[in-house]
Amino acid sequence: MAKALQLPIIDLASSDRISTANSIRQACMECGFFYLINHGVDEKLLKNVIDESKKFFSLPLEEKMKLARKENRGYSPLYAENLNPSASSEGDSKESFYVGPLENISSHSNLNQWPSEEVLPSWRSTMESYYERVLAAGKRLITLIALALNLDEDFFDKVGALNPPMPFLRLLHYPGELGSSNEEIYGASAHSDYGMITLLATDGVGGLQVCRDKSKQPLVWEDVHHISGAFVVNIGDMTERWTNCLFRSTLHRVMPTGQERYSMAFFLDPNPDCVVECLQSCCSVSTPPIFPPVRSGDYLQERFRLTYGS
Ligand SMILES: O=C(O)CCC(=O)C(=O)O
Ligand SMILES: [Fe+2]
Repeated sequence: MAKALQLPIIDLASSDRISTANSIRQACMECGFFYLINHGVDEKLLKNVIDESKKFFSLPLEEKMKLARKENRGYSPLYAENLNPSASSEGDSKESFYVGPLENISSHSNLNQWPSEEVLPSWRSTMESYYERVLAAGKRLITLIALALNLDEDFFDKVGALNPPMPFLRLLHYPGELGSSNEEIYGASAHSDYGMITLLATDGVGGLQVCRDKSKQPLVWEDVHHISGAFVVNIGDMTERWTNCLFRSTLHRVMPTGQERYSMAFFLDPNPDCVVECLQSCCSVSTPPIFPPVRSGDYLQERFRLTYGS
């Protein structure tokens, strides 16, 4: 069994914003992962989302395939996704369902797909209210991340990242069976997240692991334990690019444990037209920008293409 990681706990409701921002800075520099508590999404809603998610994934495959993923919205079956194509030719042992922005963004019309109300009557309203609540928490957290970088708290608004943002909610189901093939099958193979920040909730079943130093061989993986009601937040690659690797987008994966598992990952990503470029405060003559500026929409599209092979 891997060693358990002690992640810092950030209180989103704390009135001492400067001290909270300092704790976030330290957490993002050291590990890129932390727990978030008092985030305003109540446990009853979290439980409802897990229950509704279970109902969807329990439907017959042909029912789920009616909502097959298009434009990154809808259902993606077992083994359809490979987060680490260089390590394994098999896909990951998980099925997922994506919900994109609830409102139209620029030229994108609303492309979300929903199960029929006859089959799952309260499904859409539960997912929509969860989406709105996590988005509100995420936006509050982003103001603290700006403070943590010694920026104005509305910095990410001003650079166009949040007006409006491009968040995706992904419901995940790991069936939990341990594969019999020789090749190692992961729930989710090793990856970093692509966007700005991710807010993750789970049903409490373990399996999530973090590798704090991807340059050290062999890689050391540590378990992330569940704290009831808390989100696990991690920094994504775009924040790593903004901060010139000061804030770390850390490798993580989900190991099969033999137990079925449900989780919900909320990827709070910038508006597709936002240009992500190294912050002035994170570079100097001796530490020039590592990455060139990139339009968020182009970057995400390329990452999705590599993951799904489409
Ligand atoms: O299910 C989990 O615990 C993590 C999922 C994840 O890392 C992802 O979807 O990017
Ligand atoms: Fe992830």
